[in-house]
Amino acid sequence: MTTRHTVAVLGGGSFGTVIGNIIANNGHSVRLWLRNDGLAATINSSRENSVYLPGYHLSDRLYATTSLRESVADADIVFVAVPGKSFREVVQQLPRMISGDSQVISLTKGIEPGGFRLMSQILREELPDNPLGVLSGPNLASEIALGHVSASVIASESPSVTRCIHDLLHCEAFLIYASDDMYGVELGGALKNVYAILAGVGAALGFGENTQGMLLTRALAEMSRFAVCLGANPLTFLGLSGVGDLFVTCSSPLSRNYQVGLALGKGRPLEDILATMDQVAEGINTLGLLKREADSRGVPMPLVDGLHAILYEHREVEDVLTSIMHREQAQDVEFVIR
Ligand SMILES: NC(=O)c1ccc[n+]([C@@H]2O[C@H](COP(=O)([O-])OP(=O)(O)OC[C@H]3O[C@@H](n4cnc5c(N)ncnc54)[C@H](O)[C@@H]3O)[C@@H](O)[C@H]2O)c1
Ligand SMILES: O=P(O)(O)OC[C@H](O)CO
Repeated sequence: MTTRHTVAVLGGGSFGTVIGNIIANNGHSVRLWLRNDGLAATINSSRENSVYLPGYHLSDRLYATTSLRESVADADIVFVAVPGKSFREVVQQLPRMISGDSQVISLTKGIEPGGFRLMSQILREELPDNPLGVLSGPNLASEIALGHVSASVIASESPSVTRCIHDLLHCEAFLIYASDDMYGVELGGALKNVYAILAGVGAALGFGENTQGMLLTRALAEMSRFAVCLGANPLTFLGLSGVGDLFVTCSSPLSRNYQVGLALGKGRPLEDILATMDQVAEGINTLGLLKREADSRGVPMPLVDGLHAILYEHREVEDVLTSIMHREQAQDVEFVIR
C-alpha cells in the first residue's frame, strides 16, 4: 500500500508552488508556507497562485498558510524553496518545530552570502540529526505547470531519502532520478545561473548558435572544474542537474537569470533590472561569491571573471566578450578535468 505523507513546502513562489502541487496531485497532504496573508487566502479560495503561476490549477490537497509552525506540524517531509540569501533564517527556526526524523529537502539553487555555504551544508549545520537531500534539474516552473514532461534529480547520502522522495514526486510528467553526489547536484543548479546571465548577454548582442554552443561547452568545463575542487563528482555534470540544467537555463527566455542577461546586454543598468524583477535570479548573488571562492582556490574561471568585469568593474560588454571568446588556453575548452 502506498504511504500517504504529510508534506510542508516552505516558500510560495513559482517553484515551491509547482512542487507542492505535484506532491498533492500524487495523493499526499501538502501545506505551502508563504508570508503574504492575502495570497494565502486567495490560494485557498481560488485554487490558484495568482501572483506566481496564474492559471495553474492547484489541488484541493494543497493548503496555504502564513504560519510556519502550522505548515510543518506533523510533516514527515519538509521542502525549502526560498532564495539562498534567506535560506538559513528560515531553516534555523525548524529544530524547535519538527522532529529529528523529518526529511528536509532543499529546492534552492543558490549560495549563502557571506561565505560559500551550499544549502545542504546549511541544513547539516542547522538540523544535524535530520535526513536531508537536494532536488535539482532542468525545471522551469512555468513549463512544469503547463504539463511539459520534465525530470529532476534527488541527491542524498541516504538511499532511504532518495527512494522516499522519488516515490513522493515521480509521476508521468515529472520523472525523478537519484544521485548520491549532493554537492555535484546542487553546485550544478547554483552555478549554471551565472552562465545563463552570460548567455542572455550574448543573445542580446546577437551571438549565433555556434557561439552560444561554444559558450555553453566552456561553461560546463569551468563549472565542473570548480565543483570537483569542492568534492563533487565530475560525471554528475554530464547528467540532468549539470548539462541538462545548464542547457535549459542558458537557452530559455523563461529563465529569470537569462532575462537579466538579456536586459544587461541591451544596456539596462543592473540596479534598474533588479528593481523591476519580482522573482529571484540567484545568479547575481552567486556571481560575486563564486568569483571570490574560485580566486581563493586558484581555479581559473574566465567566463565568471568576464561577467564579473561587466557587472562590477565597469568594463564594456563587447570588449569583455570579445576577449573571453578569443582566449586560447587549452584548459578552457577541454571537458576533461586536469
Ligand atoms: N522557478 C523555477 O523555475 C525554479 C526551478 C528550480 C529551482 N528554483 C529555485 O528555487 C528557489 C526559489 O525559486 P522560485 O522560483 O520559487 O522563486 P520566486 O522568486 O518565485 O519565489 C521565492 C519565494 O520565496 C519567498 N521568500 C523570499 N524570502 C523569504 C524569506 N526570508 N522567508 C520566507 N519566504 C521568503 C518570496 O516571497 C517568494 O514567495 C530559487 O533558489 C530558485 O533558483 C526555481
Ligand atoms: O528562472 P531561473 O533562471 O531561476 O531558472 C529556473 C530553473 O533553475 C531552471 O532549471
